[in-house]
Amino acid sequence: MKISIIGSGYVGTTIAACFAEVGHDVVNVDIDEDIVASLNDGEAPIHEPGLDELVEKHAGDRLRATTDYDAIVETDATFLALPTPSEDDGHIDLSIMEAGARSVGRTLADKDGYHLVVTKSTVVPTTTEEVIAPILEAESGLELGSDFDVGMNPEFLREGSAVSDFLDPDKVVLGSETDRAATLLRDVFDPLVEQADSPPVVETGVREAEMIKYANNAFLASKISLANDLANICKEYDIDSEEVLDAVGLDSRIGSAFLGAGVGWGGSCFPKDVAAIVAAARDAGYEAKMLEAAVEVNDRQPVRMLDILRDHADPSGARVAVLGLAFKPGTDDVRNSRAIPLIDALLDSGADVVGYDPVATANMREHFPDIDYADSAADALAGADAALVVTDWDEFAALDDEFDAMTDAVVVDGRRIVSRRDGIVYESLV
Ligand SMILES: NC(=O)c1ccc[n+]([C@@H]2O[C@H](COP(=O)([O-])OP(=O)(O)OC[C@H]3O[C@@H](n4cnc5c(N)ncnc54)[C@H](O)[C@@H]3O)[C@@H](O)[C@H]2O)c1
Ligand SMILES: O=c1ccn([C@@H]2O[C@H](COP(=O)(O)OP(=O)(O)O[C@H]3O[C@H](CO)[C@@H](O)[C@H](O)[C@H]3O)[C@@H](O)[C@H]2O)c(=O)[nH]1
Repeated sequence: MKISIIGSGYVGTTIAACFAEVGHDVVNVDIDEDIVASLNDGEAPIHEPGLDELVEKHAGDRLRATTDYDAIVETDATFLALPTPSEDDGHIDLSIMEAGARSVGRTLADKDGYHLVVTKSTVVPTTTEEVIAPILEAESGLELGSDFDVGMNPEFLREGSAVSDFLDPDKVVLGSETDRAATLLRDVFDPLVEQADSPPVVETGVREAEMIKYANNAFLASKISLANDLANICKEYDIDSEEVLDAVGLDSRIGSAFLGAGVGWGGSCFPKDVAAIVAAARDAGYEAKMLEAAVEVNDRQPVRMLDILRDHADPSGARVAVLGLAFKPGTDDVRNSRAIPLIDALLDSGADVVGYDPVATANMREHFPDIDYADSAADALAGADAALVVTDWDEFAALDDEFDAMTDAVVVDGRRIVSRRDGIVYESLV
């Protein structure tokens, strides 16, 4: 099949390369000329394990990129993989999706024959039918349900394992409102489902598909917050939270995934998506108390970490090493990293901050251009009065003699990853 994808970021590039891998002809449309050039040169514009190989293999053949929306006319279906950021009050900002839909609509005016437009981005329920579809109709002059249809196919891939998550998914969710759209969506995913050993395919309505994505992320984020709440209680009783949560996770009704207690969840998705569904629910007349509490617990974890630091050292004038700047290991992405509120608070307290991350330093430098950055954990620790461990990079588990070079070895561990205890003042957040 011929597929076009609007937006070539984390999601757009990954799904383009993977659709090409399962045999489709794919064209990526992006407004960023550098991204387009990179894809056409066979180079992935983002870092994801396995992505470079797929882009190199298919570029110039089943995968191409362009800034020209006209390319979608030749395709059977168009996936919108555009950003859906948060407004300041948490509401979803649909302006980029609306701009993309206007461009797609204007282009489809020139198409003879049926077309399917699929929302891949995470959007609050009713967006595809009540915002995207009317724009497409108005701009194209075509009629929804006869000339074209809309569909919704939420994406569950994680950064750092995007390719394997997409090619080997736990489930595929296909939202549509007409038989024709359902059939076309099925045709797009059939080759992938076949090679992935037939994961469950959920065929549902468009707004249900939109909601499944939020329910998924809200559930996972809340599961972590609940683990953090329980771990905080454990700490009050001097109980090992890891032992407790490991045991709890053995219950097959609960499961061990996403019970990792610590300084909380960040990234480009959980914070914005939980905020967006809470705001949308409130607009619809419902106060999502559990989700609000999940956010509150998450916001409190970095504050608790600094309280522990203050129990052992005065941050004012102290040199504090922040180990781990990425929002999770395996990525250079710092969006909503827990390191951000921690560094902000340290600077407010008058601390002299030195950050270290194996790959995310350049991105964090854009947020905090004026703090120091070290080239290694050892360099960050040398001469530091205290250290906060924020990201669970494996290399932090191997730190040992490096702590001896600290001026005062106070270590507050936000991810329970440091192994060394002797000769340092060590306290874990949970
Ligand atoms: N990043 C993830 O891990 C992930 C996983 C699942 C779902 N999602 C959702 O997928 C959507 C996309 O996220 P992302 O992380 O891929 O975004 P991104 O910021 O990485 O990429 C978006 C791309 O869209 C391009 N773009 C912007 N405006 C455009 C326009 N008018 N026309 C064409 N291209 C345009 C940008 O140049 C950029 O390359 C969001 O809704 C997000 O919530 C993301
Ligand atoms: O037990 C855990 C697991 C994760 N985290 C934190 O949770 C955040 C998110 O981690 P993860 O889910 O691995 O990363 P993302 O790439 O943000 O992926 C999430 O967000 C994507 C975008 O919506 C979804 O597609 C994925 O299914 C969903 O897992 C990170 O800060 C992690 O440190 C914990 O604190 N404890």
